[in-house]
Amino acid sequence: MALPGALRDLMLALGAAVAAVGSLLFIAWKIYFRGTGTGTDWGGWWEQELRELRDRAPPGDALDWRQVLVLGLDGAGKSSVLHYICSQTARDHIAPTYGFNSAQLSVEGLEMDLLEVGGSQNLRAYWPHYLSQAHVLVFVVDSVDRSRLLTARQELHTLLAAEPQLPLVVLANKQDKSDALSTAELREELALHMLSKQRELFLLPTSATWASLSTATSVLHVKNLLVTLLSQP
Ligand SMILES: Nc1nc2c(ncn2[C@@H]2O[C@H](COP(=O)(O)OP(=O)(O)OP(=O)(O)O)[C@@H](O)[C@H]2O)c(=O)[nH]1
Ligand SMILES: [Mg+2]
Repeated sequence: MALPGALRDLMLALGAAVAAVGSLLFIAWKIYFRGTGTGTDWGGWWEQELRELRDRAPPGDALDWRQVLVLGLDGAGKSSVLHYICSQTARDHIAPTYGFNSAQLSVEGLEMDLLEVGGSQNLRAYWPHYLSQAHVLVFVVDSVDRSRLLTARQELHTLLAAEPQLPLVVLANKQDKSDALSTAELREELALHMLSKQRELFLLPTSATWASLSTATSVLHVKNLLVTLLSQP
């Protein structure tokens, strides 16, 4: 039986009011819990997952398991590099990483866990937590982003100071862009000559795009380098 017009309007208005109050309560709840976080108390949902990931035991035979930590400022191309190393399928859009991004690779009996922690400023505070588990650090730099090279350099040197032995692979990414700095220029800008001669250091020009997969700057060279590096006894 159809409801009389006035009653139906009242029901609709009541439904809308309940939905609006629900939304407001949800927003208030989110703001409250965000407000209680100190930035290092692992309070958010992804922080909890990050902590579990950090504390996770190596899968299978720990001897063959290697972790590659992928860091760099937001927008440098970390997720893109990971995507093309692991999948080699065309991808139009890659969203910023609001937490972490993890991928597994199994090559020639070597189990590699590639872990990206997002590069936005609030996430950089978590970077150092992952250094001690890592077997190699891949630091991705946007070769076009001149205005933030100093920040990238400072972040990189802060990380390295904590881990003097950790092998380092710096990717001079976005080499497909016409105004990209060369690897020689980036070596200077990032003060890589200041690093200890004891550290294993590689600086590779890369383009993390579908079109570049078969070029000299393909990220597949990074994959080969990682396999070689991590296969060392
Ligand atoms: N032209 C070009 N664009 C790239 C390259 N690498 C990444 N991009 C683009 O740059 C943007 C940022 O790439 P992401 O891979 O999301 O960067 P990210 O370092 O993971 O950034 P966060 O997750 O925010 O820390 C995306 O639009 C990518 O498509 C590259 O080598 N060349
Ligand atoms: Mg990312």
